Amino acid sequence: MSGPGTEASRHARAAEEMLELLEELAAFSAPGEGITRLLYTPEWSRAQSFLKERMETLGLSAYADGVGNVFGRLPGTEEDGRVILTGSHIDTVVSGGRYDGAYGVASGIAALAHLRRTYGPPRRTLEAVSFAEEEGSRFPLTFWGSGHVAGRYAGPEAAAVSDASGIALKHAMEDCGFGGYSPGSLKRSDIAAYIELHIEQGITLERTGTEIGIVTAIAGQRRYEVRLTGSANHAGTTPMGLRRDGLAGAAEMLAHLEHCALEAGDPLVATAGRLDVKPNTSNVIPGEVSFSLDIRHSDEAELERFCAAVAADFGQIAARRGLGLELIPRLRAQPAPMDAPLCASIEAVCGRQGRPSRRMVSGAGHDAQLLAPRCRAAMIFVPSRDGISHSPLEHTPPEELAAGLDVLIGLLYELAYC
Ligand SMILES: NC(=O)N[C@H](N)C(=O)O
Ligand SMILES: [Zn+2]
Ligand SMILES: [Zn+2]
Repeated sequence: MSGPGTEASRHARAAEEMLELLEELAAFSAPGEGITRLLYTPEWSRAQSFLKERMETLGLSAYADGVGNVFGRLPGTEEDGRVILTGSHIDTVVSGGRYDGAYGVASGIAALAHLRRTYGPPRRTLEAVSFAEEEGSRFPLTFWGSGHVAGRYAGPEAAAVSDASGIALKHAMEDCGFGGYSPGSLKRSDIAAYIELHIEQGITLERTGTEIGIVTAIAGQRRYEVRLTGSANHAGTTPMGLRRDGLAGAAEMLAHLEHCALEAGDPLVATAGRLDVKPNTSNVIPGEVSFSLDIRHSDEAELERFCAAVAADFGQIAARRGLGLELIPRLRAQPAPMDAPLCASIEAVCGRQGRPSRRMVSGAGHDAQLLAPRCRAAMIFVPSRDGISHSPLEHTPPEELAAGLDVLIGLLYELAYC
């Protein structure tokens, strides 16, 4: 057998390239703890330009689309207009780690550079991608990169949402050189398969001593913004029975949410990660409160049922307290099964490379979730130390990162060269 699956040592240079890219990417961050690289900020922009240049240097033909997704193309000799795409996202959460997203981006580029160097042009066209945005960290929407490739965004979103300092997404785009934004033209119908390599962001692989996770499905997600309107008033002169306290209402809702989620049990999870209180002063009853809701389950019907019940209960709590309630949907991502034959191929590559693997469901959302309804999609996971992610403490040792890259190279070889 002469494919790369049997000779992981051949990939040593690719692993070095991937690790170097990760190191270099870590320098593109806003000041502060960990890595903060939010959509359309100067550090984001510099990181995408850097990747585009590096793709060119490594022999890929690089281009960016109208929202700032960056692609590096390795044309196939049997050009049939179809593309095998690999990569992940470049944006981070605030004070995130070095690996979430960046690992898949760096690995995709290093894998294609390795395949070109070792085997020449592929039979089928390969592309590496650095998606513009996945996390929803700056603007209240997510998957801004892969969502456009999947044809999920129609246009009005850019004018409708703003970041925490009131900058409209549309203006942030213009300032970053994406003024001619036309969402319809960004949808791709030429992608045959999408492969994403990512850190697990959980503790299963580490606990079970497994090198590689093969994702069988990605859990569905709903995100909402909950806005409560009460009445701001004097903390000393307003009797308890006459208050319309937005924060007390939010507290009751969140305690109820946790109770319902515990009762529903695994794999349902519900989180309110952001709370905004106005005027946020110790001697004023909070008149306006908003908080985020993030609810996930791998079964669409269960997810839908839970969200509907929570919305009804919040309505009752708000009415009893005389509070105005708005529940604004921010994300609706359905559970996404990964492509079964691709999962089997990854398993076979792991077997050939002698790497222990296991199948698993991803509780975290990924770009692969958006692409799965449009093409064959698969994900490869490597362990996260202590299961920590979305934190500066996020870590995976270099040899475990290199193992994931080996599997990615093995799979891409099979898909594009055989
Ligand atoms: N993999 C991730 O961290 N993805 C998402 N942003 C999420 O699950 O919230
Ligand atoms: Zn993330
Ligand atoms: Zn990620």
